[in-house]
Formats: sequence, C-alpha cells, structure tokens
Amino acid sequence: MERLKSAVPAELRRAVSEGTAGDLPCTTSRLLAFLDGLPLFHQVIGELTDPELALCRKDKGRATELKGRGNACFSRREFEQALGFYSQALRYFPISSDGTDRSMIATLYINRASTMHKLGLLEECLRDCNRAISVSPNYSKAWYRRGMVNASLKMYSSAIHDMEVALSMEVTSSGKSNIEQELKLILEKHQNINEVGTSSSNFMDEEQQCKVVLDCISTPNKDRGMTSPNDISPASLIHTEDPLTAIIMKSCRDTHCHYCFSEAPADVVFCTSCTLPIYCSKRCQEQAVGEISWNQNTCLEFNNNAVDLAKLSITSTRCRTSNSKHNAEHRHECGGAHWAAVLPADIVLAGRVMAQYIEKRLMARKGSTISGPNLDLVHHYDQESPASKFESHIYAIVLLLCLQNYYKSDFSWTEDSLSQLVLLISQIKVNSIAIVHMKSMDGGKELTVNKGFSAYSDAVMCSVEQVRVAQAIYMSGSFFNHSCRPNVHAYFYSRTLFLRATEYIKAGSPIELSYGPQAGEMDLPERQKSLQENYYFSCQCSSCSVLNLSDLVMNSFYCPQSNCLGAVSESIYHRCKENFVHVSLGECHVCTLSLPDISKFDDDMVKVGKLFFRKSDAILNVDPAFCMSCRSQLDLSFAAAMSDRATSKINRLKELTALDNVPEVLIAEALQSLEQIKKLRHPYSKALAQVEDTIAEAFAKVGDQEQARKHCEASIKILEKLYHPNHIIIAHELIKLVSIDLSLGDGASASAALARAEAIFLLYYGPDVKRILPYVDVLRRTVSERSIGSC
Ligand SMILES: C[S@@+](CC[C@H](N)C(=O)[O-])C[C@H]1O[C@@H](n2cnc3c(N)ncnc32)[C@H](O)[C@@H]1O
Repeated sequence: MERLKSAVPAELRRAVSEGTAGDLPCTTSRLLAFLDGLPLFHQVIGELTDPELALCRKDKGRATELKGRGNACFSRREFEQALGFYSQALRYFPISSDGTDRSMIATLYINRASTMHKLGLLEECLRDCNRAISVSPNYSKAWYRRGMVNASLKMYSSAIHDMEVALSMEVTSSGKSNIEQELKLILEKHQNINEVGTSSSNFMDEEQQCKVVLDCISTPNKDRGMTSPNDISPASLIHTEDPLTAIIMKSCRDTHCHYCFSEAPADVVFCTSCTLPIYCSKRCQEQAVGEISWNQNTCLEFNNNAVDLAKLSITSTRCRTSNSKHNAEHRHECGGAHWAAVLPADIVLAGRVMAQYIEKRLMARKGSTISGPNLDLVHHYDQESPASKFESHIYAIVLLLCLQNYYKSDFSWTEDSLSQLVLLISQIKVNSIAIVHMKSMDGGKELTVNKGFSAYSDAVMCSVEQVRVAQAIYMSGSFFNHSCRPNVHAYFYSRTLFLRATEYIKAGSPIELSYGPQAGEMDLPERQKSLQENYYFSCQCSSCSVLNLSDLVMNSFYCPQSNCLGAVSESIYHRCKENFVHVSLGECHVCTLSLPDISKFDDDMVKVGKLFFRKSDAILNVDPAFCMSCRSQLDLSFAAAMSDRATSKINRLKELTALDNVPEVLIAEALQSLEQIKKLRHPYSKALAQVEDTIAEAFAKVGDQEQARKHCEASIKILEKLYHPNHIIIAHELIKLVSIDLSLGDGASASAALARAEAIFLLYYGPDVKRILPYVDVLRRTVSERSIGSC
C-alpha cells in the first residue's frame, strides 16, 4: 500500500489531501483515473483478491505434514503440542465439494479428539467425535472414541451404544477384541453406577428487558444526543444492541472466536474456504459465513442428529446463500482472497457494511448500481488530517475493487459510490466502538482467581484483565455522546452491547458514556487531546468545565515544603476576575474551567489549590513548577527525571510479577523507589497509586499478605481521591483486597470489602455481574465459608 501511495504525483496527492467533503466526487474520480492507469495498482488488487496468491489459502500438503507432526508428538505423549498440530492441520486441509477427502478429515478430528481425551477436555473431545462421525459414519474409530469419552462422562448407555456400533464396523480381529474389552468394562461400570447427565456448561441467558424509554434529541453543541423522558434509577439496564457489523482485533485472531469474540475452545472449528477465521462452534461459523450450501451428491447416510454437523464439513468452495436471515460478515471476504486479513480494521468494517448493503439491494432486486449505504452517522471528514484523507481515498478505491471482484456482474458502481465509501470510512472512525471482554468471562474462574506463588503459600490474588477483542458499529449506540464523568457504563457479552445507568439520571438529562478518556484515568490536557484527535471535539462535560481535585493532583508533583499538600503541575493555571481558570500546557491553551461552588468543595481541594480559593486573589497565575497552595518552586525537570527512573524499576517488578517470578531483592528495591516517588509525586497522584498496587501484587505473590494488604489499602486510598467513591476501578481494587484478607484469614475484613465491591459492581453490571465477573460469586462463597468456619 505504501508503494501505491508514493506513486501518486504530488499535485494529485495535494488535491486529494486538502479537499473537503464537497470535493469528494472530483478527488475520488481523479485518483481512480490515475490508479486505473497504473500497473502497480492492478498488481496490488490482484494480490489481494486472487485465491492462488492468498496467504490464507488451504494447502493439502501442509495439512498432511502438520498431521504427521501431530502424530509424532502424540506418540511421545506431548499432547499439548499434538493438539496444536492437529488443529493446524484441520485449518489447512481443503474441503472438496465431492467429499473425496472425508476419511482424512474424519481421521484428523479423531486424532484431535483422542488428544483432548488425554488432556481431560471431555466435552471438546465429544464434539470432535460427533464431527468425525458426521463426516464418515462408517469410521469405527470415531464410534469407539465417542464410546470412550461418553464413558468418561459417565454417559454409559450412550457409551455402550457407541461401542456396539464400533464393534459392528471394525474389520480387524485385534481391533474387535480391543473394543470388546472396553465394552465389557463399561457394562460393568454401568451396572454399578447411576448414570448422570452431561455437565452442560451452557449459560442460560437471562431474559433482559430494557424498560427505559430513550429519546434521541438535538443538543446545542453536540449534535444529537440521548436522553429519557423518565427518571432512571441507578443500575437500570437502559439499552442492549447487536452490532451492524464487527471485526476481530488482529491480536485476537488466533485465540478468539471471530464471531462471538469469546476465547476459542480447544476443539475450534475453521472456515471451510480459507485459513483465516476460527470459530468456537458451528453456530458461530454459520453466523459468520451464512448457512453453508453443500452438494446433495455428497450426502452421506447417517443418523438424524449428525446431519447438521455434516453440513459443516462438506461444502462447496463458495459459501453463498440468498436467504440467510442474518448478516454473514465473512462470506464475501472468503474463498481464498486475503484482503480482509491485510487491510486495517476500519476499512474491513467499511467493506462489511458495504457488502451488507449490496446484498440487501440484490435481494430486494433494486438494481445493481450501488451508491453507498449512507448511514445516518456523523463524520468529521473536513477536520481530518491531510494524510488521513489521502489514505481513505486509496483504501476506498482498493476496497471497492475487492468487493467488485467478489460480486462481479451483480454489482456495478458509480463515482458517487466512491465518495460515499470515503465518508463511510470517516463515519466509522468516530462511531465504531471497541468491544472489550473481561478475561475471566472467557477463561472461567481459574484465569481470574490466580493462584499465587505455590512455593510460598496458597495465596490468591484476584485481578481482572480487560481484553479489547473487536471493533464494531452499533447504530443506536452511536447516538450516545461522551462525558469524562459518564452516567452510563458500557459492557459486552459476546458481541452484544449493554448500557447500564451507574447513577440516578433525572428525566431530560443527557445520558452519556465514556469514549475512553475519563476523569481519574487521564488528566485534563490528556483527555482534551485524545478527544480532539480521535473525535474532533473539545469536551465541556462536568469534569472538563469545573476545577476538580483529580485533575489538579493526578500528574502533579509534591510541594517541596514539608506539610504543604499543594500540588505542583506542568500546566499554567490562570484565574481571572470572573472566577474562571484558564489552563494552558506549554504554549497551548487547553481549556477554561469555572471554580467549583465554594460551599461544596472539600478540604483536600482547598489544601491543594489554596491560592485559587482566596477571595482577595481575584487575578492570579500559578505557573508550572510553582505550588498551587504556597507558591514554593520546584525543579520540575529534575523531579520528573528522578520520578521516571524510580518508576522504571517498579515497572520491571510488575513485569516479573506477571510472569510469577518475583525476586525478593527486586521488592526491596521497589520499596526504596516507592520512598523516592513519595518525596517527588503528590500523595494523591496516579503514579503513586500504581506503584502501591504493583508492590501489593508482588507481596501477595511471595506470600507476605500483611505487606500486600498495607500497600493495597494505600492504593485504594489514592484512587478514592482520583475517582468518585463508586467508581468501578475502586471495586476491582477492593476485590484484590478481599483475596488478600482471605489469605490472612481475616473473614470480617474480607466480607466488608466484598460487600462494598459488590455494591459498586451492581451499579455497573446489575445481575449480569454473574456472567461478566464469575469470580465474584466464587469469592462470595469462599468468604461465607470462612465466616461460617470462624463462627
Ligand atoms: C458517536 S458520535 C455521538 C453522536 C453524535 N452527537 C451524533 O449527532 O450522531 C460522536 C460525535 O459526537 C460528538 N460528541 C460526542 N460527545 C461530545 C461532547 N461531549 N461534546 C461535544 N461533541 C460531542 C462529536 O462530534 C463526536 O465526534
């Protein structure tokens, strides 16, 4: 793509880069005319769309080699590695429409099933056996393996049935005698033990009904925004929505399902036509590629419940259906071409929106000339940088030709389509939402309630990791504006967006979420910069219009005068007569804040910024490096350098703690660094909270729970200054404290901290806390067991 960009002559590049949205018909057609005459451009399109050149094409030779490597690992009892090789072999194995390779596919499923059986992955093993039987119903080994796993699952009737079928199909005498022996053992067990059902891990979806009425209204300075004609109580679910379309993050491609974005299980299934996506189940696979059409001639004879599974494995190379009810996102990108793997996520999202639009029109027989989807979403094309405008042009042209390559004569476009596509890319930039999953949600309780260093104790330290798994467009979700102090919380289950009120919202008030920058998380200049760069607006939410403690202290330094709690900042604060405070950073004016209601601000705020609140000082400048309370001066660059040096040692400790390798000498060093940072950074600074938290985790890992508790509590105290008391970040930190208290056998403190954390989680997740943060339930059970135990 870079070569393509540099081939564009300077004059044309300038016209494209400096044009406005109104110029798009002209700039897109000029660029298209130039590229069309450029052999390099046709070469690029060819490389992106030709299945023979695709990086993600199927490859029988490679699949066979991977199978061999899997077999070698299996015979050496290296089951984890064998599992990986068999999965890769399934990924690369081409599936022919005439079903000639059925036995190889069935063998691969059974080899993987046997490996998973060895690893104790019973449900996964059972699913692969079903797949193998549906592909090759006369395959004795598949029935045998299913019989064995059913026996492990204590499903003895099914196990006996499977073994009997295996026996009837087995041709070798040694094979027969092996099956007979196993069958005998299963029959004995069946007589002795009552049969139990499978341990279904399926979560029954709670019926979630949003009863809140929402209105999209026009606002004075934010375009449209959301509100409600009724009061909304805290913790109410106000909105749920599935995305128009979504795309997995590159970093999650090999670990998460490309449809529901959950962490993929061991028996992952693959796209039938290319090697790119992976799915956690047949259901997700079908949602992503549409119902797979298959050649009736390849129909095999098998029992009813195998029919669905067979559809999965036997397919024509083109997985196209015209009557799919849902939007099959991956379908048009499939068939061996790999543009979807190479182009940036925003561009692939635009391609998916376009494809959806094209297919709807084709189905409605509205003619094949397509302009564009023209979504009712804002864009800021005119404010984008010249480089971004130029890039959007190039990508729009490339994308349109990739789509043309798939739809062929079904789809013709005009120059208007290109302008629409450039605007669509612009809309996606400011309206797409990152789908974030909690690691615990995908990986189960074990991943979240991490066992500490077993060499030291059975210490447990709970921590949650947020994983950004995908990027998506939610049509109604896009109408919610941003606030750095939001009153709703957004979270995701699978690909569904949930919005819940975290506080009481009065009828008619704006309902706003956070686009990322939040008060307490970033300071004022950082938030303003991020929102301006990514969303093209200057924020004037409550946190960005009134002077507040969090912004004053979060990145500040400590006043050199002992006993003074004033903050020393890198910004200039200029208070004018009208009680406004102008904030600048370097040469740049950041924003203007009003003084808070003097009767309401707390003691800390006065101590930090005493000068601002002195009535007599109507006009005043607090310069960088001067204390906001007593005007003492600090050598800011020296303090920053010292603080950075100390922080880098703490970061090293953090890395090693994550790797479960905590040398005690590093903790001692970290404690020295903490003392240095305490002398430099303001006592309520974010850096200090992070240092306390890192040291708490390290102590918990080495089993010194007393020290872990001390530092965890110190971290919470600072967070309470930076965020409001019901902020979710405090709940996550409290959960760490609960696990430390439990390790110390202090059930009463654990119970109090857990109650506080649960009250906060309830505001953010309501009853969904059970499925989003399953470890909270685990902790609750442990806390109540300990409380009963100590009675
Ligand atoms: C996802 S859209 C939100 C809905 C949008 N207001 C509309 O009319 O469709 C994001 C855009 O809304 C505007 N916006 C969102 N929050 C804002 C805020 N706090 N202040 C000013 N503009 C805001 C900005 O133009 C931003 O790029």
